[in-house]
Amino acid sequence: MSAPSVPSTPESASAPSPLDTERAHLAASRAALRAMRRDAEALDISDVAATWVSAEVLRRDVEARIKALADLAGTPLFFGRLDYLRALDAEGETGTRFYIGRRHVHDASGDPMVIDWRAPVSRPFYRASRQDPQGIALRRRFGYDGGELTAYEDERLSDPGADEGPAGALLRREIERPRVGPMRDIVATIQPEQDEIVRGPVAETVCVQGAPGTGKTAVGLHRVAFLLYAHREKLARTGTLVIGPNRSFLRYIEQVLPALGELEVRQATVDELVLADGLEIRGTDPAPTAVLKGDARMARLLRRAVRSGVRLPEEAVVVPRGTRRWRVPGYELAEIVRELLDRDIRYGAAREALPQRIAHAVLVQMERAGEAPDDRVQAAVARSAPVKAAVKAIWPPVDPAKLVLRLLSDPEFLAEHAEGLLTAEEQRLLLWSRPPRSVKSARWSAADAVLIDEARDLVARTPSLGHVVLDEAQDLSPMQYRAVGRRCSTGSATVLGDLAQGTTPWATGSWAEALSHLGKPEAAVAELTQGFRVPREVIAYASRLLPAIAPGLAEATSVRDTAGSLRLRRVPEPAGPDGLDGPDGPAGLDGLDGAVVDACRAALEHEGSIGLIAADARIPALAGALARAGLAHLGPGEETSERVRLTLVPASLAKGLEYDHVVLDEPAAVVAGEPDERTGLRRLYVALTRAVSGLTVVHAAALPAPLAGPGPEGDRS
Ligand SMILES: Nc1ncnc2c1ncn2[C@@H]1O[C@H](COP(=O)(O)OP(=O)(O)OP(=O)(O)O)[C@@H](O)[C@H]1O
Repeated sequence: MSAPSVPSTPESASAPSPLDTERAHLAASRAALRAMRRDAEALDISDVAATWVSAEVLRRDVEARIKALADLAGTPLFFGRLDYLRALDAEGETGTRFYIGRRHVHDASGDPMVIDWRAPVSRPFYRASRQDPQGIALRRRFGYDGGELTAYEDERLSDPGADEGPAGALLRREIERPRVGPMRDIVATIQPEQDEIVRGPVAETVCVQGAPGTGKTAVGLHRVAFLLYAHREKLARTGTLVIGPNRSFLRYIEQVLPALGELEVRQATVDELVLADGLEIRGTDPAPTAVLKGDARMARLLRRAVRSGVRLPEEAVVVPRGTRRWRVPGYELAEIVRELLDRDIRYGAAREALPQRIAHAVLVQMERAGEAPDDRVQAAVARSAPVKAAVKAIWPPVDPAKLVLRLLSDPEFLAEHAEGLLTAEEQRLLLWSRPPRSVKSARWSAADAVLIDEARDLVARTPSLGHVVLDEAQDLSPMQYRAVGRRCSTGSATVLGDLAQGTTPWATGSWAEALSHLGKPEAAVAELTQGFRVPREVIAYASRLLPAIAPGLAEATSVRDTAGSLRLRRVPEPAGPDGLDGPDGPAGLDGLDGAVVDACRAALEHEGSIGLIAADARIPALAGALARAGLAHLGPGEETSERVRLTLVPASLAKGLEYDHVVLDEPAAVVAGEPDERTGLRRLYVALTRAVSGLTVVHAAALPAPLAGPGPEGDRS
């Protein structure tokens, strides 16, 4: 860094200090933004649009623009400045000095005051370095207090004499700001390896493996925002989607894109994505059944079953027209059907093509007989009763949900199509013990909904979106990857995940496998290793679990080196047989629960959000303990505020979330809450890696073996 964070005051009133100059630019930019908004509000579109519909579209565009031009209080209009060595006259911009912000602002004559962070001119702000200055003389970062510009920090990238400092204080301060409320954008501090993913080509699918807190979610969200900027027209037409693991996670991230001016990105869980036709998920599968239903072999089973209704015709179709009758013999019909089966088009598309093909065969005969039929005749023949009846017999309609219902209820039907695919034991796993009467009354599970979605796609192609971001992707089954893959079959995807955080029984073992199920086997896998969330001590402690849960993965580094960020607190073990506190366990509020409440109280003395994470089974007891202690708390996904900063989080919902300070209740119970030890340890790894500033582990039972060794300072076990 070659300039102080807060520059000295000017020597004379006549020479404004650099800080004053920058403040003046901020004030002028604000005024320009207000003027842009006034112009948008004053737009009269009544004479411009030709029709009611185009007027409506225009009105919506203008409204969106007015909204996007709001000067968000507390969000700086620009956060950086680039001085190019030579004046640019390309990429739509001219000049040498550019202020980088969340949106484009121009003055009355159209000259830019602030450049959108996504514009090509802004790129060196994220990517230029002393080794590769990219034509930049000076990169300046601004510091704000509230809306007030209070500091700046310079890097003279092309000046060989300038000092090489460590990461700047402003950058560190921005990264380390305590967390309250939902996730926020990182436009001011995107790091070069992250930026490479954010600005990747729209046609390319990329998969990002990264340890907890390396910014995968942040990168995915900024990537959609970037793609919408760079390819707005195409993506506005085709649509974009962000997929997250559950609703509380989606609520946590939902404000990032609107803050970046992007209001049109749909956000959904995989379950929500595959539900259609009024179906609801009301059932659950035992793990082995769910694993099997998520297996890619189910796609082959469904394909066979969907096509199994097709019958090769034996009889001719006879179509009367006027005084004549035209006959398409059985063997000719069979040829048409075989050809349609071989063409491998969707079942429904083939069904629509079949009457046209039969009509065409009739037309050929008519022509041979000297008639000159036109398209209207072909259409009429295709719609005629004998052709319709033949199509119904040969290629019956398929209702996807009914088909899946039959597969899961009718052992013979299942056996017929599972031949060579599933063992007898596997078939037994799939069958309902008490088959439901109808699609409506069935207690469909999440895995069933995916099967129905696959069957639906076999009948009619699922429309593809332009870009899909898939977060926490390690938890998807092969069938779920297929469901996501068909929603970006002609578009691209950003796949984000961490193999060490896979906590479903079907969690993926390798990205290559996951990407092939997604239908994007050619996608590159990038790795993020720099951690922005978890303090060094804490990530080192959590990483002791890595050899047991994901042996190939490296431990993340951390930008936070706060000493004393990890505290272990052991309370005397209760006398219960499992060593754990029950709701009325012997330890009561004086034992484990009391120690947990104390740890929450201590955490609340600091700034920021507090997450109390515990095994799902412990939640009712802890909710009671907090209530008795008079500590108000929220559920995950509910927005923390200055008034209520404590959230009680079941371990099963902790994934993807973060809190300034985390109190982790009884690790052994978190592990015991899962069906097997590896999944339990992975769940624990997730819980251990949610903290931004500090983690307090409170336990009565012995810690799981990898964590039991000598701990950090503050360990009183
Ligand atoms: N370049 C950055 N500058 C500032 N903060 C960052 C940066 N990258 C990530 N962060 C912050 O680090 C935290 C973790 O990021 P994020 O949740 O995206 O990580 P993740 O890899 O998805 O984690 P997990 O695997 O736990 O879900 C967030 O608060 C995010 O805003």
